[in-house]
Amino acid sequence: MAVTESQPQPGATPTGDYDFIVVSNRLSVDRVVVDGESDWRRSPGGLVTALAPVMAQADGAWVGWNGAVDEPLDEFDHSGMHLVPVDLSQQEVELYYEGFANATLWPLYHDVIAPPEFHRTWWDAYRRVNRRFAEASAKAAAEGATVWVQDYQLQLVPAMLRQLRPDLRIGFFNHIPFPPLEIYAQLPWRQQVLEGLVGADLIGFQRPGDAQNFTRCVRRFLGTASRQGIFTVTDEDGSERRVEARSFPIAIDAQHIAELAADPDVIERARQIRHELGDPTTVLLGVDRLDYTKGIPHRLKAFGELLEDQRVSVEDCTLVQVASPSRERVEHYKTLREEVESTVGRINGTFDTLEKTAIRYLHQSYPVEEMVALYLAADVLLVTALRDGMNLVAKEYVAARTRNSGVLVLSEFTGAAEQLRQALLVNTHDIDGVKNAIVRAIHMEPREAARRMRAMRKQVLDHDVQRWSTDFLSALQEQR
Ligand SMILES: O=P(O)(O)OC[C@H]1O[C@H](O[C@H]2O[C@H](CO)[C@@H](O)[C@H](O)[C@H]2O)[C@H](O)[C@@H](O)[C@@H]1O
Ligand SMILES: O=c1ccn([C@@H]2O[C@H](COP(=O)(O)OP(=O)(O)O)[C@@H](O)[C@H]2O)c(=O)[nH]1
Repeated sequence: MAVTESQPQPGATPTGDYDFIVVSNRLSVDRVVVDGESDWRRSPGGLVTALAPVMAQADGAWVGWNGAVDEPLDEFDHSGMHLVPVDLSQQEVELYYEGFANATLWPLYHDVIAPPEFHRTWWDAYRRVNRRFAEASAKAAAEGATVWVQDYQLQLVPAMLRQLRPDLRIGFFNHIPFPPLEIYAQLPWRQQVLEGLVGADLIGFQRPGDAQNFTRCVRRFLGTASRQGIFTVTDEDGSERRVEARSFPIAIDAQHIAELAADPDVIERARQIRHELGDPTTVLLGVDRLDYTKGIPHRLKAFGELLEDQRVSVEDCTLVQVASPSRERVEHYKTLREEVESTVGRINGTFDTLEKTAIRYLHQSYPVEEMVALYLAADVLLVTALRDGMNLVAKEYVAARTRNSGVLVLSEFTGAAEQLRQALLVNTHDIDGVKNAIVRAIHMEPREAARRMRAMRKQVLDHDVQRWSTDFLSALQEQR
């Protein structure tokens, strides 16, 4: 299978020192400037949550963007991990990250909730930046190393890397959904992206349905037949290679979350949070990046209507909504923020009393200890995504509920819904259905809640993130 550009010759790249490499758009930490001083802050999102504990235990290197603009940095160690920064210019952040990754691929792969934009200049930047990641990985990898490429920002890296370093074993994991053929077909560069991906030996997805969508696209747009997710591709040198696509649902460091939930300081903080909220009978919680895929407006609409219908009241029920800042320069994210903030203002303006508030809205990012305190303080977690690769927040809530109390209301359109079957599953578009699920959650008998939570906790604790990475990497070793 041909890769579309002319490439450096194999063997021209010197080999590096690392036998295991993870490559992702972001490193575990972002470069930030606080009071004129440069510092590191944990990167946002579930990809880093999942990979940080894996990398902390692995003897390897993590190749990724350092979050800064036009600031080339040397390799360094942080929190027990060896980090290899890839530099991006201001223009590349705009064209590759905000543009092709987050205004073309992200909406296309999430059910076109927002219309994707197709611009050739964005695609050119995507190719250029993917090449830089491939070169940085090739440079860091020892002879015969395993390289695990992550997510939609880097779909061309597997084939580019294989061309530079045919000796490597290459895995790819897609953290977001892979769309149905009928939607994927819109992408003007649909063939090149698939050619990039099949450079990997093993391609992992969150759900079996994502792997099936991908396999169908490969069959249609690359003309490669497959059997049960396994297909044979022919590389540029004429040699044949076996490639497999299958699902490996991502997980969390469940033990760590459960340990934090048992920490007396965290328990005390949870008590304090409820107290600061006025000790309501019920605390509802939503935690999301401020992203249009997360269904925050639908959740607010359902809650606002419940207040209006007097099925809940501010006297005894508060919704805490953490909406952590995300991709703030991308147009759809700006519009979403305005919509969410005006809705919160309208609901609070209508229903608040001098003592009580309907919605406590927090446009902030919190450390994991505070997240776990929030999970402990919440009687009900609301996850109402319109489409979500996994949603680790749902799994974290379950892991934190060490006493088997609490109810999870979970959108059917998350990867997590395939594993957390005992949640109250909702179709986010069905506002009446969401309202009924919230009321049912508020009034659920403790015995029923405990039965459901126990089953979900078993799932989450039995399938932790170390198991996820071991499953993927063992399957990768078995390839060829
Ligand atoms: O890096 P950003 O642009 O700030 O975005 C943060 C991350 O968002 C996405 O997370 C996904 O991965 C999670 C873990 O597998 C999954 O639970 C969630 O459903 C996904 O949306 C994105 O895929 C990451 O690349 C970003 O780093
Ligand atoms: O203020 C916050 C908000 C979120 N998170 C973490 O961000 C991750 C979000 O992952 P998820 O898979 O739910 O969604 P994503 O943001 O990756 O789409 C979870 O580990 C959260 O605990 C956090 O640490 N602080």
